[in-house]
Amino acid sequence: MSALSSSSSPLRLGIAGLGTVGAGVIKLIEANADLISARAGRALKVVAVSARNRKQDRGICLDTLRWYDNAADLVNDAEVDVIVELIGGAEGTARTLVEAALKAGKPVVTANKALLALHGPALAKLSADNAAPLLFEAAVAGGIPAIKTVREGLAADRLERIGGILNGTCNYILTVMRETGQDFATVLADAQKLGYAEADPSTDVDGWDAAHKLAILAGLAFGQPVVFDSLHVEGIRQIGSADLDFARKLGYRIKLLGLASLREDGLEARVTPCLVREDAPIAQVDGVFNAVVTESAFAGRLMIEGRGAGAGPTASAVTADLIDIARGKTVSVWGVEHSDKPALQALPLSAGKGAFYLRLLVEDRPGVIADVSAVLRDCGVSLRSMLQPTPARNETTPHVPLILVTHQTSEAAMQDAVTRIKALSVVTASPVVIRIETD
Ligand SMILES: NC(=O)C1=CN([C@@H]2O[C@H](COP(=O)(O)OP(=O)(O)OC[C@H]3O[C@@H](n4cnc5c(N)ncnc54)[C@H](O)[C@@H]3O)[C@@H](O)[C@H]2O)C=CC1
Ligand SMILES: N[C@@H](CC=O)C(=O)O
Ligand code: NA
Repeated sequence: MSALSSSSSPLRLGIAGLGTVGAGVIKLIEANADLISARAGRALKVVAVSARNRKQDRGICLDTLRWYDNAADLVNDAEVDVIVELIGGAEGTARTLVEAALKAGKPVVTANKALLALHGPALAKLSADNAAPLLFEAAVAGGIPAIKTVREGLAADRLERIGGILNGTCNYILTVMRETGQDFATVLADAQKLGYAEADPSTDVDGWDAAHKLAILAGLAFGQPVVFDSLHVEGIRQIGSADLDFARKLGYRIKLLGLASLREDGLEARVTPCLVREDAPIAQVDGVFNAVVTESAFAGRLMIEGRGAGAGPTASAVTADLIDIARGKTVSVWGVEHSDKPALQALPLSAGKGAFYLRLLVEDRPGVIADVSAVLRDCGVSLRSMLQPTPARNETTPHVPLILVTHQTSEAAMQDAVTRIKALSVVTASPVVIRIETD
């Protein structure tokens, strides 16, 4: 009887990557050993590991574990039943390791969203062809059981829309900037210290990490993978404290949202900062918390919230997948058996509609508002409200902010209006444009 199907022998794990998540998994398995054995029907035992630096102090003892300098060698260890990939990155060692493990018929648990978003279809095929499970609950929204909710909890329903707050680092930055007025760089450095950010934090702040998660969620929700490069992706670098403040004055908060909807004419999928009404449930999701929202025909609207990053929540999700493997549970990657549907391409952003917040920096002289209003009128964009903060009495600045809020309009009309506004001589900096999420 193989170690995978034996109910009494421990499930032996080879862990690649001992950073925030890898070390977190080892600590959790040790702390909750009895509970895990009871729920899994057998113990989880880490037997081998690989990382860049063997000597680094991680607060865990590696003395009894086999060490591999080359993570891919974990696959050839006959006493490793399951590969746990916690290195990260869509290419390089992480990809080589996961592919080799699946080809060898070894189950894989990973937290690697970049890998799944970019190579999900090929990995799903390897998983199916070799009857090797590939589980990735930790890849989306950390400790929130988002994958299970969509793939299992909503298995009977037809999903129409999925998304939410999908990056803990960005939500932490926007929350702390709003609450304390600290600058972007300081708050990002804190998020890195807390273990929330990716190895290259531009993956977080430029929206790519949220996009990886959105692609995975949309693939699960709509039963077929999504062409990652077709997603529209914006990050939060352009959002200043001034925007958080103006948004508050207008009754909104700013969140980085990933949203995917399956419309009659195709898939709409984008990651963009959005103004959300301050009394909306998603506006209350602050700090490192994420929220995953689904809309489906029978279940209606559902929102689950929890910590989206950090050692504990992520280790919890990784270990829950390991328990599933120990129990012998099998699920297909996109939740659809024998599917060979082609990957879904997202519609261009210009095909959509939206309402918008615009922050302009303009010359402080008569006629400016008339010039800007004329452009909006010519582009067919209707203005809902305007905010022109009065400069402090002794301030002698020649440039002042002008905040505009539009009614619902077409993205194409808005793009045209922004290009023309930018070209006006009275507008002295590139406009900041933020979508307003009305649902
Ligand atoms: N930190 C978090 O809150 C979350 C992280 N994730 C994902 O989990 C994975 C790991 O993330 P973290 O633990 O935060 O990263 P980390 O940077 O803290 O740790 C990465 C580990 O991989 C090791 N490593 C790097 N290159 C290697 C190689 N070629 N061979 C062997 N080991 C190598 C490093 O030595 C380090 O131990 C990534 O895919 C990340 O996107 C997912 C959810 C949350
Ligand atoms: N860097 C990611 C980690 C979890 O996926 C985030 O901030 O959400
Ligand atoms: Na999760």
